[in-house]
Amino acid sequence: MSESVCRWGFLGTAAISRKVWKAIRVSGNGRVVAVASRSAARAQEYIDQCSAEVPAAAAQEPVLAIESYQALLDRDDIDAVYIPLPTGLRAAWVIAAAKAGKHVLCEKPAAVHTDDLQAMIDACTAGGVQFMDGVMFDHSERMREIHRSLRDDSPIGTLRRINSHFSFRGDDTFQQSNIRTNAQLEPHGALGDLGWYCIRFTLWAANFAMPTHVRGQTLTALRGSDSEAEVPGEFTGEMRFADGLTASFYCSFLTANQQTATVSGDGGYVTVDDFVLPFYGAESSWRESHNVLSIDNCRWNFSEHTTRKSVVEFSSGESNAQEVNMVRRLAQAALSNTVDTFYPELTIKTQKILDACRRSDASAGKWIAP
Ligand SMILES: NC(=O)C1=CN([C@@H]2O[C@H](COP(=O)(O)OP(=O)(O)OC[C@H]3O[C@@H](n4cnc5c(N)ncnc54)[C@H](OP(=O)(O)O)[C@@H]3O)[C@@H](O)[C@H]2O)C=CC1
Ligand SMILES: O=C1CO[C@H](CO)[C@@H](O)[C@@H]1O
Repeated sequence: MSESVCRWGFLGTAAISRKVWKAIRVSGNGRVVAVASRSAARAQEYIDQCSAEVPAAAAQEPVLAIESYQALLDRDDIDAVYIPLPTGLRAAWVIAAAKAGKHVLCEKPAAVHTDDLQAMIDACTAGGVQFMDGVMFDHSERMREIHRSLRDDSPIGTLRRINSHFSFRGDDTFQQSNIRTNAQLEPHGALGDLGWYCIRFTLWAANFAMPTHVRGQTLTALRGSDSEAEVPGEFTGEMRFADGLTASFYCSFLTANQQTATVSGDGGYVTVDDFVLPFYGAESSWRESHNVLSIDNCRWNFSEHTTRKSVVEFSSGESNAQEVNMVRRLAQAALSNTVDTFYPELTIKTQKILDACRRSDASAGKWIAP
């Protein structure tokens, strides 16, 4: 690599990529070099908007607008690509990126099927490039500290139950025209968009153990006006683990904003009120009353016999850091040309559980081995 910063290219002009652009800007080890769109004018408009949000970057170096995803991949001045294209298009473009030798940050849900995802990851392995999905909470310092606490000398004892809920209420325009209700583009609907996080949280809390059995059910199906089939608009799932641990989750495009997750043990529980998208301006100092410790939107509840000695007092003010950490990690892999298999393996586990949820849903809620 010729530079000490990772040179990023973006495929598409997705709404989410504006956040990722900003994260790259402050990451310290990357810069956006080019944006490809199906329309050159749209790419330029997008670049102008993002540049206006970070004027210093615009003054430093111009970003190229390219009217073809493949033309961006063919460039040799790009090290890593961000792929937030709709899920139905990802397999083809991740494989093309890997063949072009680009490291890949791929949005979630990663793929339509595990088979597609395996082909995507195999292509990345063959190309010697990193594959990472776009789940940001994996990179949050706050969540990493909670994870360490749960693993080492857990203050809530032996884990018994994991519950997670991620929902927002989409209006009529959302339901009719957003990619999330289009079966060709986002076939998993709310399960892919929101349930992916619940599945990932469950894996994360279970210290990345796979459940032995999974079942799922679409509670409400939706169909976008430009789609030929329905997608899950509201979905619920359950998981069983070998050691008696169980989990449930709920995700929905019909229920008001909520992103709450709770891990319960035989000695207490911890609840995170904002496990996916940390609230901005969140409470940053911890409060203690009786046996409850509240810190950075997490509440730890202890029974009498536990102490809070192993709850790490993580620092405040990091609610915006998860996306920065994510792009910084991918850039580190690109800059050092090393591949961390942890991330693709975690994505495969998440996808296998999602696939099992869909299979269970299609067979009247039967328990399925993922
Ligand atoms: N990790 C996270 O925190 C987040 C992840 N996401 C994920 O990112 C993905 C994108 O979401 P979002 O930003 O809302 O999506 P958008 O609808 O804003 O963007 C999708 C982009 O894909 C490109 N595209 C290519 N082909 C098509 C097509 N046939 N129809 C529509 N778009 C197409 C378009 O770029 P162009 O026309 O310029 O080529 C478009 O801008 C989703 O899968 C979502 O789950 C979303 C938000 C947050
Ligand atoms: O990944 C995402 C983050 O959360 C949003 C909901 O608030 C999702 O719609 C989006 O796709």
